[in-house]
Amino acid sequence: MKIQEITPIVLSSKEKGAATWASTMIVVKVETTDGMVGYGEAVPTLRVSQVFSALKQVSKGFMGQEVERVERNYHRWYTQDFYLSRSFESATSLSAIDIALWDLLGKELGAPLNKLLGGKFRDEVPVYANGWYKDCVTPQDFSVRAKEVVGKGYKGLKFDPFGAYFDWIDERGLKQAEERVKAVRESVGDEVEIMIEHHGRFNANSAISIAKRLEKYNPLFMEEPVHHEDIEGYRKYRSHTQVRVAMGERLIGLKETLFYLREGLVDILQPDITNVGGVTVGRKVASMAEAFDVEIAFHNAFGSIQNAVSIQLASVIPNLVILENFYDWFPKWKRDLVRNGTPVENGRVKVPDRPGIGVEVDEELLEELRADPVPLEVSDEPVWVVGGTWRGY
Ligand SMILES: O=C(O)[C@H](O)[C@@H](O)[C@H](O)[C@H](O)CO
Ligand SMILES: [Mg+2]
Repeated sequence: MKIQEITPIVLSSKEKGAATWASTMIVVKVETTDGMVGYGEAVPTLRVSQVFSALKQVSKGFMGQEVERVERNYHRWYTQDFYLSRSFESATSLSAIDIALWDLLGKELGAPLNKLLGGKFRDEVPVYANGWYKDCVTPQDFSVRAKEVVGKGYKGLKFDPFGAYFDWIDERGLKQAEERVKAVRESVGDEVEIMIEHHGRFNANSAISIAKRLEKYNPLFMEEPVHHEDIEGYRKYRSHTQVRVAMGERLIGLKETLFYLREGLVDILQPDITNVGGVTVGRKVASMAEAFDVEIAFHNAFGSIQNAVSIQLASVIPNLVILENFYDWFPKWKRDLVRNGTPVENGRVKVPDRPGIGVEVDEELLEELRADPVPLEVSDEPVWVVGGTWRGY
């Protein structure tokens, strides 16, 4: 089958969900000459309109190409993109189209993506909750909410306990972070995993002080403890701490990921299928990590198409540790957008066996939510934090 049409669609709703950027979703619809439809998703960062136009440009290189030749199509993009394959906008466009092509391939063959990728390693994917701590500020807020999440069956919770600290953290900030983490640990008990999200915001000295204060609460990992591009900071952090480092949500492509693995900067890799290069590159990155004895915890923070494809890929790789999940903290419209829900039961998601990525998109709702690609609103609270948590007490 040949690619006939690629349509980027921005979806937006007043119903925001856990974070500002959760109010928007960028869907890509790919149609073939024989009338089949596949879906992908791109990342709604602070560059919604730029990603939308990048998608229009990147799509041109895929027109008339055969759906079944995903590697060749990836190569074609790389050949044409020259400077821009490193750009976030182009990489997320490629990723979205690649996801839709795999979706189409599965639909054509009547097989779920997990079968096309070698079959399920596990029938259920373990997930951890993110987005659950909206408006939590005091240790008491965190403790009460954490108990509710565990009550729903979750066995892992990720959260950012650092309020509005950025770059440097002082004694007051360390104390507040520790009190929040302690409250969560005491509320969930010893058998639930907790994960500390730093959102890549600290310098190495601050991140090291944080690790020393928080390691006694036995976190599964410290996520992006220092600024993403701060390689020396990562090295320094590694040589002064004993905690496990997770990172990777902003990595693009196989070779950038290789650098972090080879330098030994990461214990648990968090590739994002919607920007690392889709299913094609995501699968390779997971195998490459396996060779380095590094586990995978796919970053999965955006929408329902990303969630569907992440569940499929997470089901086939041997080195998955846990998958991120916003499902219960999605705004309702994101759950409604796909007809086949993937509820979390006992901290796990059953892997669907429907063709392709396993979801049927509600086309009527898609049309209802369709919006112009406009810039996201910006306030003092950055878009990447869980809403209402950018403050101290
Ligand atoms: O690991 C993650 O999920 C990411 O760092 C982000 O995507 C934010 O945490 C999320 O969007 C909530 O604001
Ligand atoms: Mg993160």
